[in-house]
Amino acid sequence: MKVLKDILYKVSLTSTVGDMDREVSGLSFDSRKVIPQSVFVAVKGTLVDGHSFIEIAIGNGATSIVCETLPEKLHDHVTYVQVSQSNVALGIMAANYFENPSEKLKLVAVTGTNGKTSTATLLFQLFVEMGYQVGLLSTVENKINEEVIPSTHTTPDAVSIQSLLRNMVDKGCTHCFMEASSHAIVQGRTAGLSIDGAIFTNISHDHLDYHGTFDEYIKAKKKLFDDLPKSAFALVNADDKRGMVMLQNCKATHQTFGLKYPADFKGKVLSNTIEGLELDINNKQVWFRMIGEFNAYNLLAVFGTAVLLGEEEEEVLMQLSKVPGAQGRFDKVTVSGITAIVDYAHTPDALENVLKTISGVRTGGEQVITVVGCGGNRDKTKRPIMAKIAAQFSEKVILTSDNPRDENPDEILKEMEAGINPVDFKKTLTISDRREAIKTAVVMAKKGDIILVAGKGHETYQEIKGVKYPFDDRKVVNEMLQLLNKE
Ligand SMILES: CC(=O)N[C@H]1[C@@H](OP(=O)(O)OP(=O)(O)OC[C@H]2O[C@@H](n3ccc(=O)[nH]c3=O)[C@H](O)[C@@H]2O)O[C@H](CO)[C@@H](O)[C@@H]1O[C@H](C)C(=O)N[C@@H](C)C(=O)N[C@H](CCC(=O)O)C(=O)O
Ligand SMILES: Nc1ncnc2c1ncn2[C@@H]1O[C@H](COP(=O)(O)OP(=O)(O)OP(=O)(O)O)[C@@H](O)[C@H]1O
Ligand SMILES: N[C@H](CCC[C@H](N)C(=O)O)C(=O)O
Ligand SMILES: [Mg+2]
Repeated sequence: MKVLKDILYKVSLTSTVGDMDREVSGLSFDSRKVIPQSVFVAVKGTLVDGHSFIEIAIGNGATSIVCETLPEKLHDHVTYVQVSQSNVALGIMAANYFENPSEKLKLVAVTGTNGKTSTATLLFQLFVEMGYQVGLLSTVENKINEEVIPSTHTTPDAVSIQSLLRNMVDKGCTHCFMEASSHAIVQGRTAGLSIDGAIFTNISHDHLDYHGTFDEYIKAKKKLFDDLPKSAFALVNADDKRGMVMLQNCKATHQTFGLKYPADFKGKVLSNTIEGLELDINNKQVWFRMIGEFNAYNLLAVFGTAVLLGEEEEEVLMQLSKVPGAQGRFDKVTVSGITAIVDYAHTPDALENVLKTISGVRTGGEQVITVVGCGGNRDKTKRPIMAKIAAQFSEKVILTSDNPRDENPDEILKEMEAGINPVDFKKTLTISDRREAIKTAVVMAKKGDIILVAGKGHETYQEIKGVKYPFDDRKVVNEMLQLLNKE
């Protein structure tokens, strides 16, 4: 059992009522998961206010309540702790509860609109290759060495992060690489972490539904850097104009990577083909299995991070050239001369990068057929832009459903269609059923053509009105290529 006042260490308290030496059996921010004698932290959410569940939490056995506003009715057997920001308090309390595991390993957090999973996964694979025991917190999966713990978010909630880190430390991990989403930073999921290094990949259009404006979105990312200690490093993309913004007022050691402007870790693309990338890094020519200039950025960020963590440059490059990268990112299969690429591009910038990469590796004559949709309950303003980009860089486009979630897929598709330039109408089809859309792309494809299925990458489901139905772009596209006798 832990003692309440110990898990409140470093939390700034506004007021307290009741016994602070109370023993606590658990920590929860969800009244439905409260266990007897535990602490319930009331967090103001986007849908509801956790303060309205305090009585239910007490009914379920909570004996300590952490909140921003004290309830009118106080129970004698309960301790109340008032704080100014309960989500930040939750992060710090979760760290204390699990005995600050992040202090016991090297923790690197990756933020940015695109490239977080790619970069964090490459770091994980590199450090495993170099013989370390390593942890990973990512959109695709959480890992403790070989063990896979399914992931529900890009960045888990604060209690899950700390519990996973504790597990990593107990299993001997010396390093952990994690994604820090802008939602997580704003919601305090990353509060309480002792971070040794943070990486900024890039920032472009996404999540304006949540952050409201692009400036607020930038601020969310910047907070990760503002909160870094002096002992950490901050490694930012020198070619992204917001890279330097991240470093303003950042106490950590400033470091940069890039391909264009002067940078501490500078690279040059020597060749970029459908098989991989050849880069010049510090006068060493190295071949990598990743495809596209955007991956050159990810590889440079990984190289820089490894060096900043004290690894030897040559060894890093040698091992990095072997690693496969994240699942569902430019996953390629060629059957009977037709190449199908499944990629997680779900933002305008990512889609443009992937399509430009495909254009760059074309040998002439082939058509590019793009199948793409946009998720429901997410930023609506990216929908017409993504459709426009798909049409601009493809010979044929099939607009389809992604994860409609609670929205009507046909409405999402109308919003996408609105972005299509009239001259591109004749090359555009709308087929709401994703399986049918992929099938149609395969039927249309001829030998030499390239099919891009974008937006869902590694996802193995399609989320419709709260239900996750099995759906895997990689399996469907393969199945269609076989079924339609294209093998
Ligand atoms: C919009 C958003 O980020 N929502 C996240 C947020 O939930 P919320 O603020 O909506 O919570 P809420 O439902 O309003 O509830 C408020 C509080 O009341 C509590 N509650 C609620 C009901 C009840 O009966 N009892 C109770 O105690 C809740 O536990 C919560 O503490 O906090 C929850 C706990 O951490 C998250 O699970 C939830 O993620 C939702 C499911 C989600 O879809 N999030 C996405 C947008 C997200 O976080 N994405 C980023 C990646 C984005 C990217 O970079 O591409 C991620 O890190 O995954
Ligand atoms: N450095 C990069 N710059 C721009 N685009 C990239 C970069 N790296 C990857 N991409 C593109 O973005 C897509 C998503 O990449 P990745 O999954 O690494 O991003 P993420 O930041 O983790 O996304 P999420 O916010 O969903 O967690 C890839 O499938 C690819 O199309
Ligand atoms: N992390 C991103 C994933 C988007 C993936 C796309 N397939 C969608 O469902 O919109 C988000 O939560 O916005
Ligand atoms: Mg990710």
